[in-house]
Amino acid sequence: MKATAMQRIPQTGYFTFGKVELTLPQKYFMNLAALISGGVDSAVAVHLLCEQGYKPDLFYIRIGMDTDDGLSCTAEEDIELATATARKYGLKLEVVDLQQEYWDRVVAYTIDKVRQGFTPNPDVMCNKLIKFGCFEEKAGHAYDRIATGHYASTCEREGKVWLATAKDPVKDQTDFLAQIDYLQVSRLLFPLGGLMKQEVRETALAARLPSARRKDSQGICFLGKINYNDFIRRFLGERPGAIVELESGREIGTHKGFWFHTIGQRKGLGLSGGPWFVVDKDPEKNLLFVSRGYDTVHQYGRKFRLTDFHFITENPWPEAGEQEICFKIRHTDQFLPGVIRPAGTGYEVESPHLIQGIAPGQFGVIYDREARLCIGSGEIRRCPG
Ligand SMILES: Nc1ncnc2c1ncn2[C@@H]1O[C@H](COP(=O)(O)OP(=O)(O)OP(=O)(O)O)[C@@H](O)[C@H]1O
Repeated sequence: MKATAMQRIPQTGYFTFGKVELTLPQKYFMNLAALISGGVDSAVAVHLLCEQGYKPDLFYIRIGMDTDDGLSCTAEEDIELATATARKYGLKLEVVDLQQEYWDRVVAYTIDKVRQGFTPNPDVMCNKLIKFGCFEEKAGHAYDRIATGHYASTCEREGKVWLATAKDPVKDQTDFLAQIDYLQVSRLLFPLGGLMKQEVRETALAARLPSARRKDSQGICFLGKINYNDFIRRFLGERPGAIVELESGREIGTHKGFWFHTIGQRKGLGLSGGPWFVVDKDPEKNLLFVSRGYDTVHQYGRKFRLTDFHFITENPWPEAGEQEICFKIRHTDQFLPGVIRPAGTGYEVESPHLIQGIAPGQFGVIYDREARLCIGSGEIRRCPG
């Protein structure tokens, strides 16, 4: 295996909506829906579609729970901005209520993973189950294509559609989309795939979009306005346990529940003489293992397993054996090089680089060697031994 430098997305060859030449009948009879959030990205996606002569129907999905305990996302401002965008372009806007579905599926998944000691990724599951799952059943099925403001693209290889990375490596969101299936990817349009974020902002300002000056949202929708620990506490309560130094086995403090802590976490441990990093957990014994030092070796690994691996389009590796790939283990702009090989009932990924903070439960997202195609993803597990 070659130890190449960290790779970024190559800057050519994007197959994005704006560059696809559709023939006139296709263009004018294509029945489009666009998912609009009230943020700047989806508004620019809608603007670009309208500039090209489309008249998409807009959908806002209500996700946060209407509770009186502060655990809800206030959607009213989003809906106001989405309505203003719809009005500007003379488009229909419908609000689709998927709150119950979100809580039954995505929140339930999140709590279940946290309880088991894993680090969940609700955004990945929201895309798979809600934005492209329940929405499809409720409204999306009536449309030829669904457009979103995700930074991603699609490309066609040998007659099949593949999820592909965006031009802007910092904004690329293919890792959040890595659990969608073939039907979903083949029906999606990503008008922003060939644009840098700066260009999107400039387009929004030039077009005087109502959301042009709005700040970017920060992932996990239902947690947007609430504190993560409060959310976890509500479902799992507190369960005090020991914080143990990994190297010495010495008890050096207490925590209020292992579920409040994530592998790789440095802040919020309440320990003196640090820096201390969370490097492991034992959910059964309710122990949190930490290691000291900015560069503690226990923060790093070179290998991990992937379980329940999901191929978006198809398995591109007809022969069993090792494949050169790029991968991500969290939302970052860096695509690490490595190899993937079958192991047990899943796969094992190995990198020539030291990988920081490998957190079981997160999705390991696999790309081709050029970090162009997003092949699929699986849940990270530690290698045995
Ligand atoms: N509540 C929602 N209703 C409908 N579509 C949504 C909603 N939230 C997100 N989306 C769609 O998913 C895309 C990605 O959303 P995400 O929140 O990850 O990114 P974002 O960069 O903050 O997007 P935006 O600037 O459009 O809010 C949005 O551009 C939009 O198309």
